[in-house]
Amino acid sequence: MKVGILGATGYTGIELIRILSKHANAKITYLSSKHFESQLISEVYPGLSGFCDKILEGDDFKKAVAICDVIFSTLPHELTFEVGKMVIDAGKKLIDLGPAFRFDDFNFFKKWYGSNVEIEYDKYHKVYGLTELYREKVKNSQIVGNPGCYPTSVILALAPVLKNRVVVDKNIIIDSKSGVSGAGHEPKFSNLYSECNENTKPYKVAKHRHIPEIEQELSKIMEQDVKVVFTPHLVPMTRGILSTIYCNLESDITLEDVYDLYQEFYKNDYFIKILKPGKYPSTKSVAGSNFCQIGFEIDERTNTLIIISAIDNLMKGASGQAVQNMNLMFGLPENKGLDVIRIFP
Ligand SMILES: NC(=O)C1=CN([C@@H]2O[C@H](COP(=O)(O)OP(=O)(O)OC[C@H]3O[C@@H](n4cnc5c(N)ncnc54)[C@H](OP(=O)(O)O)[C@@H]3O)[C@@H](O)[C@H]2O)C=CC1
Ligand SMILES: CC(=O)N[C@@H](CCC(=O)OP(=O)(O)O)C(=O)O
Repeated sequence: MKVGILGATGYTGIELIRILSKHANAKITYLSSKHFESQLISEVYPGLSGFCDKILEGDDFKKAVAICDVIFSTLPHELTFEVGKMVIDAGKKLIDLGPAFRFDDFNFFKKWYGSNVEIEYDKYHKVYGLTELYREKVKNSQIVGNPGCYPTSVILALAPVLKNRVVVDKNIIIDSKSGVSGAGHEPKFSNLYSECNENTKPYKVAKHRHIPEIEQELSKIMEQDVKVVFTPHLVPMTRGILSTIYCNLESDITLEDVYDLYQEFYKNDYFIKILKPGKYPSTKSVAGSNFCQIGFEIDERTNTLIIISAIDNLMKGASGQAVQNMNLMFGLPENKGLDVIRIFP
């Protein structure tokens, strides 16, 4: 496949290049950047030298769509909508790493992302790209709205218990922690070393724009309205998301039952690793890989099920999952180019 990456120099763009430059079926054909136009990507990121030495072109998105089979967009949503239209007209494929195509209801998107864009949203035949839940739809889709990083960690962790209705309440408490690369490469005061190092800080408490995405998908899984209380935290690490989720459990369910239920739910999913009772995930245990680890515990005094999931935000939380989706869209094995072990230590 000829691949174009629009917004190639950001954190998710460079991660796409890292994966795709070693992918046997992909040929990186167009890379865009606003700030680094006309430079070699391997001059901007010397670590790519010998692997990807392409020139960064500007924002000739029409050309990108014309010469590529599949486009990955990491651009702001206004631009991605324009690219979406070009992709549809040209009969090509688009995988968007941003939020533009994740929502069923466009008004929800506009409200939470503060957007005034007016488009015919229903004309974009898109699928929510959480691969394990939408695999068959992804295979036949033209546009994939790749999920947000926090939603990936949360929805994968909750899907088995909501689908099987073993939790009794519909208000679920989620505490997530993210590494700083989750915020992208644009310099911001709050992401300076001296603000993040040796510091852990909550942000956008109960207001984060991933709340509607999480609720949309959990409500579909449970077939009723699910609400979440979501608190994200920035922690002093580069990559990784750890989500700890609390929900009330039906009585009489043991930890072994929960383990069996998760094993069964994800029995055909290469990238989901269910940990045996007593073992818990950590961000390092998935760093640099496309795996999601899920573990759990039951607090018997309160009958609370505590689910813990870990992903690498740039891999399963973004570019890894995007390539997983690309593989499916082109009839390739899902783990092609992604079958790597975490980095140690
Ligand atoms: N970081 C993460 O862990 C995750 C990110 N996402 C989402 O993916 C998307 C990309 O994230 P990330 O890679 O971290 O972001 P970055 O800020 O690191 O990169 C953004 C990229 O978009 C390009 N860009 C930005 N504005 C414009 C513009 N007006 N015209 C042309 N190009 C532009 C930049 O180009 P240049 O600077 O070269 O001009 C850069 O290559 C976002 O929507 C983000 O929310 C989703 C999941 C996880
Ligand atoms: C650590 C950090 O700042 N993370 C980002 C992740 C959001 C993101 O990726 O959001 P969209 O894909 O929906 O744009 C944040 O909380 O805004």
